[in-house]
Amino acid sequence: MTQIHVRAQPGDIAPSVLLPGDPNRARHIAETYLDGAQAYTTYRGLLGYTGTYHGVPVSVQTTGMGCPSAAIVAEELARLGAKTLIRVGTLGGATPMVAPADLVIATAAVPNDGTTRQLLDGAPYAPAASFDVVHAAVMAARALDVPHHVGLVMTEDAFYASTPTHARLWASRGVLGFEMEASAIFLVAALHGIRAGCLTACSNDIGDPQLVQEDVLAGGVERMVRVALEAVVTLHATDSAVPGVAG
Ligand SMILES: O=P(O)(O)O[C@H]1O[C@H](CO)[C@@H](O)[C@H]1O
Ligand SMILES: O=c1cc[nH]c(=O)[nH]1
Repeated sequence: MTQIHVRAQPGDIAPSVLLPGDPNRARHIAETYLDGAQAYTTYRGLLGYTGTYHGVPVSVQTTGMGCPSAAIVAEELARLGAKTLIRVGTLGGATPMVAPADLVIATAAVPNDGTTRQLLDGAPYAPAASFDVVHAAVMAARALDVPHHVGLVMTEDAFYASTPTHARLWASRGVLGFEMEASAIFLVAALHGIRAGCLTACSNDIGDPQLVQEDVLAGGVERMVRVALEAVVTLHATDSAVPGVAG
């Protein structure tokens, strides 16, 4: 049965799905990296494609910006049979350690958003990436020689509320950068017993309206996408070796 927002049938979606916020990034990934990519939905601009990468079926599905939209998309992908959700996004650096276009592999997301609060009815919770996804991404980044940071991100709702002062405070608590979807994706995946991860490229410093130079950011996005796709290949190979585990 098709879903209300991700207008697709269960067989349209690959077990592994990359999740960019931006529909143009989804189209770019499908056209640049996937063989035989077919669009399965354009509804509401939430562009979704399925193809293969090195023979492994992969979908790429736009989430839109923010947890409300990302939670809808993650929920509907889980209902459509997705088993691994990997966000491929951008983030604002919270610390000078994270340089323009740097890759950040999230281990967990501080849930400073209203969507997870509602889903959890206010209960304390730690939305975390799946160990398998973090491990596969770190291994892929090392193999591709892509410099990377591994650690906490913060997921927020109000892009323009955050200031350099907030960034310094959260950096002192170990947060590498702020973004807007990871906590909801991690929680929805956990509620469905499926895997999730989040890779981001640094697009700016928190509270600084200056965007990283376009060609520099584009390079960071390409490196992030290649790492994510190689992680999918590794996870698929591992799953195929274990009877009864779908990848
Ligand atoms: O580049 P994407 O994946 O959209 O991610 C980041 O960019 C948007 C804000 O500019 C938010 O969606 C945030 O999470
Ligand atoms: O949420 C986000 C994403 C990118 N840059 C930011 O400053 N915040």
